[in-house]
Amino acid sequence: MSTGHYLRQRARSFMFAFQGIAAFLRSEPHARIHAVATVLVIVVGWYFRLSANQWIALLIVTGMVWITEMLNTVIEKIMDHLSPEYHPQVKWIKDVAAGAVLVAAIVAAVTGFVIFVPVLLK
Ligand SMILES: Nc1ncnc2c1ncn2[C@@H]1O[C@H](COP(=O)(O)OP(=O)(O)OP(=O)(O)O)[C@@H](O)[C@H]1O
Repeated sequence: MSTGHYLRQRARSFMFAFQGIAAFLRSEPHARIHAVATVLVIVVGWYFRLSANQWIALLIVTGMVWITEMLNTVIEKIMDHLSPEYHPQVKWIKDVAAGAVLVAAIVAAVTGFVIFVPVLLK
């Protein structure tokens, strides 16, 4: 495979991945809520001039929420496609996937609390 062909393939893969993010934002109301919350955190963090370490912590927990929410949505859609009928195993799969989002959301909320409460009380 030539270098040019390889680079075109990689660019196409990136484009599909961006299309995936756009599809997620378009179809899932949760995604738009995350987007608003993410913008809000960035604006407030910028206003209070957070330190590099504080930004790194916020970026990691925010990324975890986005990634778990996207994978949870993918799992829900796979299960709805493969097994639209009620099944206890599907319930287990969907509940555990939703639980992963909840873990990420709790970690993000606690991290936000630890960072922003002292900054707001200053
Ligand atoms: N086919 C199924 N078999 C068994 N339980 C199911 C099934 N589909 C959904 N459930 C139960 O309903 C819950 C909600 O499922 P659903 O797919 O509606 O997700 P959701 O969190 O409401 O997603 P969204 O809000 O994005 O629609 C699951 O966590 C599971 O407990």
